[in-house]
Amino acid sequence: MQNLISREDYDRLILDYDTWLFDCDGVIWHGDHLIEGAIEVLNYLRRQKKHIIFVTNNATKSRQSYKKKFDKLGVQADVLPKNKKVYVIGETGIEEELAEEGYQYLGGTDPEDNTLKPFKIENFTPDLDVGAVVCGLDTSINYTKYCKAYQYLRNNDCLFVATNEDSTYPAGGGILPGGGSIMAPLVLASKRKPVATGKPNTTMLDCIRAKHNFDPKRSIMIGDRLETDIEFGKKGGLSTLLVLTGITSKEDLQQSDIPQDRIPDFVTPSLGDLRILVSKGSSSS
Ligand SMILES: O=C(O)[C@H](O)[C@H](O)COP(=O)(O)O
Ligand SMILES: [Mg+2]
Repeated sequence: MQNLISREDYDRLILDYDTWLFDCDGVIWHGDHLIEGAIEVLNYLRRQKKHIIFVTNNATKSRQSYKKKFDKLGVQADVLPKNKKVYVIGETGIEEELAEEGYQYLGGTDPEDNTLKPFKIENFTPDLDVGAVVCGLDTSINYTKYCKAYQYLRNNDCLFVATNEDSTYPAGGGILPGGGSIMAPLVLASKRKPVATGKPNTTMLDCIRAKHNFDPKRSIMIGDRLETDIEFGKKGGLSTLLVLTGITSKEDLQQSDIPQDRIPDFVTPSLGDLRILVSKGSSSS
């Protein structure tokens, strides 16, 4: 693991990597606040003709909504172009993505399920067409949604899919429970383990590879979390750069029991540190 310190260290990255995969929460932004210098660095990388891909586990927004968020924050980004019903624990992000893929869904933001009234199983008629429960970060999670999802999951033929297993996430003002923590009660109740599609699982990388051509040896994954971003990059044979603006702290890195597949190749306090290249111009330009 190399701490990036000098101008030469950052220059080396520019020379060595053509494809840069960026985690979002904790790397590009915290909630609605951009990490200082992030835009300048992204713009600089674009000027250097680097291929930039955003890889987030946060399913509260669809790719279209992320595009709007990127636009609002002034970050240039392009949306990647893409039969039974799905019961959703999550927000509009999952709903819009399912709709785009042609799936009908229940739950999610439906006001009927966003209630704090006690759940009465005798009043519940399961939809026999539900073939999957998809669970992601849901900031309005409640007992009714858990009860309905659990009823569907009692049928082993009903798929159980999680967008990610992140325990926490950096939410602007502080660290909050993440998608994995929302999913945990369902795992306990159903005694089932979901298929998790987000980082560090290779499903996400397979989807990216289906849309983008890149050489793993000339690619780098930039993230704020060892057990998702860094493990994801290493599994895919990419180089990895950890920033300390999100979940993983300097103290965490000093632990002696970090598994080998989670040790990043490089560490720098913030993505904004790469501004050193912008101000002086890269030796590679
Ligand atoms: O639980 C979640 O959804 C995630 O922890 C979180 O939002 C991750 O976002 P990322 O850091 O992958 O952009
Ligand atoms: Mg993150």
